[in-house]
Amino acid sequence: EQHENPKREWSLQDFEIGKPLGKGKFGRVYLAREVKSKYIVALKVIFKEQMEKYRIHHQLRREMEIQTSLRHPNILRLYGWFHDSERIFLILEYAHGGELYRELRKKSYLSEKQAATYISNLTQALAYCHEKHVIHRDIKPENLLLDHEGRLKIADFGWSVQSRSKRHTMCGTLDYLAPEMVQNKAHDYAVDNWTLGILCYEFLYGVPPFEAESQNDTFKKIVEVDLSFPSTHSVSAEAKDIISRLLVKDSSKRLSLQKILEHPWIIKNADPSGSSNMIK
Ligand SMILES: Cc1nn(C)cc1-c1nc2c(-c3cnn(Cc4ccccc4)c3)c(Cl)cnc2[nH]1
Repeated sequence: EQHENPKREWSLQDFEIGKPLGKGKFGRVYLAREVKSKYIVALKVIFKEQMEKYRIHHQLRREMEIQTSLRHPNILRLYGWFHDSERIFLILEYAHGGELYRELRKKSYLSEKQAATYISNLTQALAYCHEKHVIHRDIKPENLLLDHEGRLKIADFGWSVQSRSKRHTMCGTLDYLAPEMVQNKAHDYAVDNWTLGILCYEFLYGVPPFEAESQNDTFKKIVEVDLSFPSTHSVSAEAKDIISRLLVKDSSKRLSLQKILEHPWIIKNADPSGSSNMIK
């Protein structure tokens, strides 16, 4: 279809704009429909003066080039982009299921099957990124969307400058950062393995493991890896085992992406089709 042809020059006239879907620091995302093919997309609008102000245009260009080259069922597609005098428009895959986080909040916590399916999806997407030498995909819950089959989609564009600045300025969201990140040490892609541990815990308990009243307390709990499993509801020993093997201070000792996919908890609970259609 049209949207598969990346060479095509797009313009705003090619789209009918629908309701706003969400907003970030540099712009908003709208539901949109390509006029000729009636194909539904998400159109992300970034204001150039915002981009200049935060000096991110070369970073944005590089991230967009990377994102266009990524093809994976658990990574949201970037079909193309165009710009006018004051805005840049990204033509993105539309995830019909919306934010994974909304579902987590609605259910307070997920079943082990659902959590394991999402962790397996994320791990496969990260393994794909790492083998293409694309690291630090910045997997944070607000970047996780669901398609119409309940399949997880990483929706970030490595907006590392946005998320990094967001991370430093976002109130209270140290929760997903590895010790080496919060201590501003050199970090590599093993930070993503740590984040998978945080997300796994949060999917199963509804809250991140090091959540605390103040950022300072969270900081201390992260660097001390002060991990405990509440007995509010029963969680399997295998689930606790995989979390304990990911939330390890020494980044070289964290379970590798390959080992995650071979872990008994994943083998036993993850839905091989990748979509986690739970019985409604
Ligand atoms: C919300 C929502 N509810 N339902 C039913 C579907 C969606 C949906 N949202 C998206 C979205 C979407 C929206 N907002 N955001 C967050 C954002 C926005 C601007 C800058 C940075 C980050 C992503 C996308 Cl990209 C792609 N597909 C999406 N689908």
